[in-house]
Amino acid sequence: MILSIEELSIAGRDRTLVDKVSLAVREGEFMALVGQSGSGKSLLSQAIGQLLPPNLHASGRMMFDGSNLLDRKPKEMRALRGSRISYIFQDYQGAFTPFRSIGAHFDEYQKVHGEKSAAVRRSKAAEALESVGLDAKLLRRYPFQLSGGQLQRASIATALMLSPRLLIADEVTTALDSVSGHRVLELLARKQAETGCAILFITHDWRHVRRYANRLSVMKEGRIVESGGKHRILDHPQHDYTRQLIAAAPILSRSLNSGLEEEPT
Ligand SMILES: Nc1ncnc2c1ncn2[C@@H]1O[C@H](COP(=O)(O)OP(=O)(O)OP(=O)(O)O)[C@@H](O)[C@H]1O
Repeated sequence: MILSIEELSIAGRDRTLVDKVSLAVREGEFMALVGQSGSGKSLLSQAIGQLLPPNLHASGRMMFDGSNLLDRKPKEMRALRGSRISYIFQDYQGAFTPFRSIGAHFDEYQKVHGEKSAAVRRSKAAEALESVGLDAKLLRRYPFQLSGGQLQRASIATALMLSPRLLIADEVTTALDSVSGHRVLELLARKQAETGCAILFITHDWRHVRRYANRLSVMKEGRIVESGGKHRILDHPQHDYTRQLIAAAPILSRSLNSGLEEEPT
């Protein structure tokens, strides 16, 4: 188990937004978190890295590397984010400052995480970009000179640069067209196979769940209503809400939802 979330609650001043959620992410797996808009998926993922907005408070336990993430000091969390736990977001543009080159972003990221040699930083930046299928020449460009898909790839390259054990991907394909979105997911799956990092993948898209996830959890109104292996949940959902979500995903309604062939009887 790489991350074990136990009875995590997130509350504002007068409202509980995530209510005693338990969820485990296993070493090296592709774990999907699905649920309608507003169900608390993003808040849950932000809480893992202590990235919640200041008006919200998390309680419970999130065990990672042998200790509760909620007890870690801000300085420890800054060191942990990027090196052990990394994020990629839907808003990949927001991850880049407009008037700094892509190379400057890679350089700064490594400096913050303690790489002192400028030559090493340069060669690692080129390597990171090439590892996601982008030309190292793009390091000289500015964010607005890259396409959406290229920028998302660059943000993935940054997130994976220091070989984190857990990558949290929040709606990473939502802002991309379907071809670019598919490429980004293929890339994530390939990087996961190469590095063995676990992925917590937040999505609305059941096609991606069907294709890439090993296990999934379904969230509704701040609670997890169902968790389990992909085939079990897609083909035999236990909870009404899961059934409704699957039924609303038209692409899944042909044959078995998980894509498995029905056993002849
Ligand atoms: N800073 C905040 N203060 C108060 N309420 C908030 C805050 N941030 C989010 N919320 C509320 O918490 C609930 C869960 O939000 P969250 O962003 O986690 O949902 P989500 O499942 O990720 O939705 P989506 O799929 O649309 O991204 C929503 O009702 C949202 O309005």
